[in-house]
Amino acid sequence: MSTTHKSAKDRLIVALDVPELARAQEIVEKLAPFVGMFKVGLELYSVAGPAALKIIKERGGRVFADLKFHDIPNTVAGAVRALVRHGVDMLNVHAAGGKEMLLMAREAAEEEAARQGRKPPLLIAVTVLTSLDTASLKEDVGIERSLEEQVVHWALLAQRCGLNGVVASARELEAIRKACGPEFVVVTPGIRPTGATPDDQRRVLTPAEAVRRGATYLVVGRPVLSSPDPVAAVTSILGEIGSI
Ligand SMILES: O=c1ccn([C@@H]2O[C@H](COP(=O)(O)O)[C@@H](O)[C@H]2O)c(=O)[nH]1
Repeated sequence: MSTTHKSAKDRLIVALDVPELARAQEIVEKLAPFVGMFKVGLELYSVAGPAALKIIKERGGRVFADLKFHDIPNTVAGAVRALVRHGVDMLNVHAAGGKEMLLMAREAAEEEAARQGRKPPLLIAVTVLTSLDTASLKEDVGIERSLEEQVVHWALLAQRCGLNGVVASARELEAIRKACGPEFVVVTPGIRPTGATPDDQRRVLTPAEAVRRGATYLVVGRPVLSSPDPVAAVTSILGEIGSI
């Protein structure tokens, strides 16, 4: 279990997976009092670019730029520097990019933050996407290790390269905590309240179980965004997390 004490609100990240900036802005307005961070992913960033980060910052919110960089080290370093200039609080790269890429990403984040006179954002490595299961990791991606071993392998690589944590499913929390310790940040998507549809997620867990197993942050998208009452959906999740 992580020793980092956070309120239920601080742990909750809502994914702004919507196709229009105006819709994102509506959600931010409604949910800002209840949510620790908003996540801007590939869809919204491709639609609106840095304006998507700005609407969150202007509302006093914290921003997770979930752009999952995976390219040669120099290209990733340049993209990381640009996100740091936009003042994001968390950003991520794929662990599969390898050691040199992770090291250059970290250096870029630290140097650019120092240049801006602010503390570096949390730099997180994506391990095995939560939409994959044991069979697809082996047959489609071609990785022979077990899914949990692969997640731990990438978590240790990220830690050795000085990153703050990883994105993984809450199902791997025990193994990650054992390998990387209680302070390592673990961001867990694939969160589904009891009875919710898993959609395209393959490794899911409830909010309460994720926190019980030591998640630092929980990422929730569709269970909130497709609810007729997103505020009620969020407060119900907060109630579940808060009761742990
Ligand atoms: O392994 C990963 C990495 C990132 N994500 C992102 O989290 C959200 C989850 O959304 P839901 O609607 O709650 O499924 C989404 O933005 C993904 O891009 C992930 O799911 N798994």
